[in-house]
Amino acid sequence: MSDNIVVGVRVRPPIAREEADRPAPLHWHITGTNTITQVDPANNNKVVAATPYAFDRVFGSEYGNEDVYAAVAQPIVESALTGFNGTVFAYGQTSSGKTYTMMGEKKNPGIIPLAIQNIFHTIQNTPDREYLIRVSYMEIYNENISDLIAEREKRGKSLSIREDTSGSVYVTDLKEECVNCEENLLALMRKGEKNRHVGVTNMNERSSRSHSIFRMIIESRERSEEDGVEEAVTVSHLNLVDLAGSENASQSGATGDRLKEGGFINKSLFMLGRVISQLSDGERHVNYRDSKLTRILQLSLGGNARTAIICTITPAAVEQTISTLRFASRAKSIKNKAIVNEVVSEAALLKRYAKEIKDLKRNLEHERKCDKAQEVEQVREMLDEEARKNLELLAKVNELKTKLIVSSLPRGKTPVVKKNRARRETWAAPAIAQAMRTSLAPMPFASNKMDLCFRRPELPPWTEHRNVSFGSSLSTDSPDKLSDCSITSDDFGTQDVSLVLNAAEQSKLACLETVFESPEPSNITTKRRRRKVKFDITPSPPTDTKEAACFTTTSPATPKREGMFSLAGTQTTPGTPAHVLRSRNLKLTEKLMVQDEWLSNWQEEMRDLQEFQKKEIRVLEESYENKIGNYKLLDPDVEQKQSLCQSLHDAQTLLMDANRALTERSQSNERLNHELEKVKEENERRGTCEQELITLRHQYNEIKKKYEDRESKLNQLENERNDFDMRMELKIAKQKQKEEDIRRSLEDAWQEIAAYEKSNMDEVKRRFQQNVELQKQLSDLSADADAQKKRQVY
Ligand SMILES: Nc1ncnc2c1ncn2[C@@H]1O[C@H](COP(=O)(O)OP(=O)(O)OP(=O)(O)O)[C@@H](O)[C@H]1O
Repeated sequence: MSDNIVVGVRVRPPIAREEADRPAPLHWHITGTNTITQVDPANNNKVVAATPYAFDRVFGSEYGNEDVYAAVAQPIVESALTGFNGTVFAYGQTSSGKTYTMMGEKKNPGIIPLAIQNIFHTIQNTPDREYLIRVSYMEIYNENISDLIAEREKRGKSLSIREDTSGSVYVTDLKEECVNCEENLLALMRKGEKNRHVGVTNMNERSSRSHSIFRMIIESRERSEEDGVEEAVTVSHLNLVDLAGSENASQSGATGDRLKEGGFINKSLFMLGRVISQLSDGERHVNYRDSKLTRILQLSLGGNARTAIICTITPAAVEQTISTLRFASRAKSIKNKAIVNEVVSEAALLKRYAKEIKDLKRNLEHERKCDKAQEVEQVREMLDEEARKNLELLAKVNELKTKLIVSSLPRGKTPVVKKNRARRETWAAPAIAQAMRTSLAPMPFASNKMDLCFRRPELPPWTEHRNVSFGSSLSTDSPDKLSDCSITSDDFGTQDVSLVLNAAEQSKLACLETVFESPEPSNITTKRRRRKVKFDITPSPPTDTKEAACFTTTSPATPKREGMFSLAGTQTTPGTPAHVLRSRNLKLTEKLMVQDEWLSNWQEEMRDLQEFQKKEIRVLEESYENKIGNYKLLDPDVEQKQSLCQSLHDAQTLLMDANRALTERSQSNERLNHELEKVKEENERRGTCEQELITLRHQYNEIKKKYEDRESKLNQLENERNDFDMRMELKIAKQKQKEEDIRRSLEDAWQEIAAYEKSNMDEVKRRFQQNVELQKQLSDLSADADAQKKRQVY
């Protein structure tokens, strides 16, 4: 997302200088909170231009620094705390109030101290993050960058601008000091402010002669509870810039150094204006490199920063204010693309994923708890209950399946059955046939053979009627006996089915036994009882010959009569008539057939039962699916939740993978770190050597410089001496000339005197010398007399 540069215009009240003689005429009129119009004070404040200038905010003289800060700078300062680069700068003509706005006064702090306050207050109220704040303060004076908070000896040094591989511009050797409290930061600000170049001009008693950039570098990261876990670090630069004011030499009255400074100021502001125009016109090439100011502010203008410009104007000025407002209008259309500057380590990334997963879980939990939660919970409980029942049923069904298979195998597959079938023919020994005939005669199943067998139960639907009586139709005539043959679903469900079936068989056979043991008057029965008819009943028919032996009569003398069972003492005697034997045989064969039929019915019944159970399972599964469908209808978010669960699961898998990768990475990092350490040590050694070399070079250069200085001084002295010699020679020559001239004129004078006295010249010369000597003696005597007088006075 791109942000327009925020532009605010601040009109300061007229100051004493402007109102020295008379109230200053005011040429600007503010309408509303964001427009300003030029008016003509000489013409009853008539609006000069039809269209007013519109900005994000226009502050009249009644607004204080805090208002300007809150409306324009605060959002930028606060977003710097969240990782966005930010720049606030004050632009305007000299004496329009830029420094007043940025620095303020003791009782009315400006944007920089307010930002410092704001930053520490926010840090105080953000306990879950930790911050590191560094500060630098530089000025651009006459196109030279210097450090305002560096030590005294380094302060005058001109710093250069460099660009790193990512395209970020930085100033080399600029001191960045870490600060941990508001007071320290304010102290640094004051220190820098003191070192700024200021000067007196006609327009301002304390005119800033340089552009100053107060920069705070804010690093922050979430406070981690786990030791050693690195969080993502956000790094942002907050630039608070107080520009020097454009000035008109004729107005400022600048001369000498002030004039030179003014030239640099105007030139760099012109470059800034050009960059702003190029950016607002969307030009491809922007001349950032033409001045140090635009180069340093490159990111803040059309780059990765949130920027605000506060244009300060004086209500009394016209031309300069129009120029400022034009600059402001152009700046308003510039768009920046600010992004959070974050340095994310893999560990931090992982932690972030984990947090996202945690949030997802929490959301899911929250959704569960919201309005539909109760309904959903009910359905879920129903489903759980249903699922539990289904599981129970499935377990039972499986159990039954196994049992059924186990219990049906010997009957259907083992040769024993065949054996039995074979035996059936031998089973109806004449005695038993007789016994059966006589003992079974009064019983109903003697006339209705089917009653003896297990009929396929008329099973009611499984779920509706759980009680199943397999033997209910065994016989209506002997209810007490037959009731023993009944099995219920409880039996079915809780007991081993083979036992159930065996119980059924036992019951049936017990019926038979009862029948056989019926106290009906019968000789055979009596005989049979005497001979102790023995039913060897096993849970299932024997599968091997040994077991088959259990079915035999106790008499070892009848090995051929092995069969399903045989009756001791029912052997035919030689006296038994043949037709009786035949009839018994017939009856027993019939019985065997009935048994056989019963067995096959039972097997069929078991198969049906298995089929039925399968169907039942299908019905249950369908109903389970239907319920899930209903549940989905009740909770339309269920799919979303499922997909959330799925993505949660995926994310956890990803997390595990990433953890693995991280471990590998950290291992290789460790190795790399180790190597890096070595390289660092090597570098340090090299660095020390280089440092020594640099120091030596430095010393050499200094010595060389001194030597050169001295040499040049020597040259200079020599030159001077030559000059002096020449001058002396000239003077001596002149003196000689003078002396010659004097001697000649003296000679002339002596000649004239001799001619006048009509004597010779030697006489005149001698008298002249006598005079000179006498004058000398006279001055010596008067000096002695003065000295004597002085002594007498003391
Ligand atoms: N809003 C204001 N309210 C009251 N006085 C103000 C306001 N703005 C500026 N002044 C006064 O105007 C004078 C000039 O202000 P200041 O030095 O801040 O201007 P400047 O734009 O920084 O000038 P220069 O570019 O020359 O440094 C100062 O005396 C200051 O106190």
